[in-house]
Amino acid sequence: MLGCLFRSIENLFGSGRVPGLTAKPSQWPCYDGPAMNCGLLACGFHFDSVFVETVVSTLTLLPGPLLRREFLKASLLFDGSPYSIFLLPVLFLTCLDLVGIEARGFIFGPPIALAIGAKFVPLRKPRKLPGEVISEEYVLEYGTDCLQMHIGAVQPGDRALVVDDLIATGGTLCAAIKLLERAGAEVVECACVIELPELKGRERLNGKPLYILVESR
Ligand SMILES: O=P(O)(O)OC[C@H]1O[C@H](OP(=O)(O)OP(=O)(O)O)[C@H](O)[C@@H]1O
Ligand SMILES: Nc1ncnc2[nH]cnc12
Repeated sequence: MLGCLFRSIENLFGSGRVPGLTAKPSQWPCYDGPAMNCGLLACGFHFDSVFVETVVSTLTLLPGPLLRREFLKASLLFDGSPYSIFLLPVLFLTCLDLVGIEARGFIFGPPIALAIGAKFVPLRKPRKLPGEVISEEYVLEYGTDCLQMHIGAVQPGDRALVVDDLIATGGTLCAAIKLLERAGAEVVECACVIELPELKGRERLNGKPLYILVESR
């Protein structure tokens, strides 16, 4: 199932449109969501100038004015040499935290973090994390619970993507967003494998984008 969380560069650019790629496109994972559309640049492949042009020509497809502005700013670093595009992921991913929620967010979060080179931040249930933590209690369909995060796990101004397996009432993701915002991070997106839409959980996300892989029936 994890493979479905990624899509290949082939899908993104269209088959046969990546002549400079020296690795097989299918080996190049890319998270398909607004927070991550630059993650496709994170892997250590080599490019030629044709490929660089292909990437630049897709800039208008990137959603969100902020990302587009950052991308264009970063693209000034291009000098036409085969490896110049390597500078791009550094600009994006050093400021990105991939936040996973215990328990099943720990299945889906870390591989995505590894694939795009982002820092993984665990949000855990009470009394699991050693050291100093901040806590956020929340209400579930069946009772209450609490999420904790290490103090210092994220820095003020960090951009965070929150990953979990499921959104039902949205209480868990809402608590995760509150924790991260209390620590000064900006939650740019939430992503779950599945949503239970009848519970209207996305309405509790304060307008944050929510990426859902599959819909329940
Ligand atoms: O949208 P919500 O109503 O908050 O529900 C979603 C949460 O419920 C499940 O975890 P659960 O709280 O059952 O804990 P678990 O990970 O210990 O199974 C699921 O893995 C989500 O984290
Ligand atoms: N309604 C639900 N179904 C399955 N898993 C859940 N976790 C929280 N709510 C759930």
